Amino acid sequence: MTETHSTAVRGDSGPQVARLVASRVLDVPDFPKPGVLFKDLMPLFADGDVFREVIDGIIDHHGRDSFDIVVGIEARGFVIAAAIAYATGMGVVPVRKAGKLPRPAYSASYALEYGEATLEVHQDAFTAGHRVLVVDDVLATGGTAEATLDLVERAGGTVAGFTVLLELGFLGGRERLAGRPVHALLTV
Ligand SMILES: O=P(O)(O)OC[C@H]1O[C@H](OP(=O)(O)OP(=O)(O)O)[C@H](O)[C@@H]1O
Ligand SMILES: Nc1ncnc2[nH]cnc12
Repeated sequence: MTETHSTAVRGDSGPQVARLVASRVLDVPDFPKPGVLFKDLMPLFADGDVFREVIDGIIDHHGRDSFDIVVGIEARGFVIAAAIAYATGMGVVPVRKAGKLPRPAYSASYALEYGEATLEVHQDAFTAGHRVLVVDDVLATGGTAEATLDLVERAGGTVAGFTVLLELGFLGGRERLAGRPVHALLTV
C-alpha cells in the first residue's frame, strides 16, 4: 500500500479540505480485481479529528437548513450518513444492496467500476417533498450514485445534495450525473 501523493490537490470545498482527505486515503493496487486502484478511506474514518472535520465541513457546505434527511449508500456511505444525521439531529435512510430490506422496496441495477449490483430503498422511506442529502465515500463511474439518486426520487424524495469524500475524475461520474448537484471534497 502507498499513500496518495498529488501535487495538484483539488476539491469543491477548496485545497485545504482536499489535502486533508488526501492525507487519509490509501491506494491499494489490484483490489478487488486486477487493474483497479482501490481508494481506501478507512484511515480517514479511523482518525477522529479528521473525521469530525470532514463531517462538519459537509454540513457547513450544504447548510443544515437545506435538507431534512440523510441517505447513505451501502456500505461505506452508512458511516458518513450516520455521522451527519447524528450531528444535525436528522434521520438516516440506508440505500441497501439487493435483498436486505424487509419491506416493499424500489430497486435499481447498475454497473460500477469493478462489477454490477442492485440497490434498493424502502418505498415509504420519504414523505413527499423530503429534501434528501445523499452521501458516499467514492464517486467513480457514477453508476452507484445515478441509481441511488433515481431511487430517492422514485420514493418521493427531492435530492437536495450529493456529497462524496473522493471523486475519481477520470472515470467521468460527474458528467454522467450532469444536472445533479455533485460535491466532492477531493477530486483525483
Ligand atoms: O461510481 P461507481 O463506479 O458506481 O462506484 C462507486 C461505489 O463503489 C463503492 O461501493 P461498493 O459497491 O464497492 O460497496 P461497499 O461500500 O459495500 O464496499 C463506493 O463505496 C461507491 O458506492
Ligand atoms: N477505485 C475505487 N476505490 C474505492 N472505491 C471505489 N468504488 C469504485 N471504484 C472505487
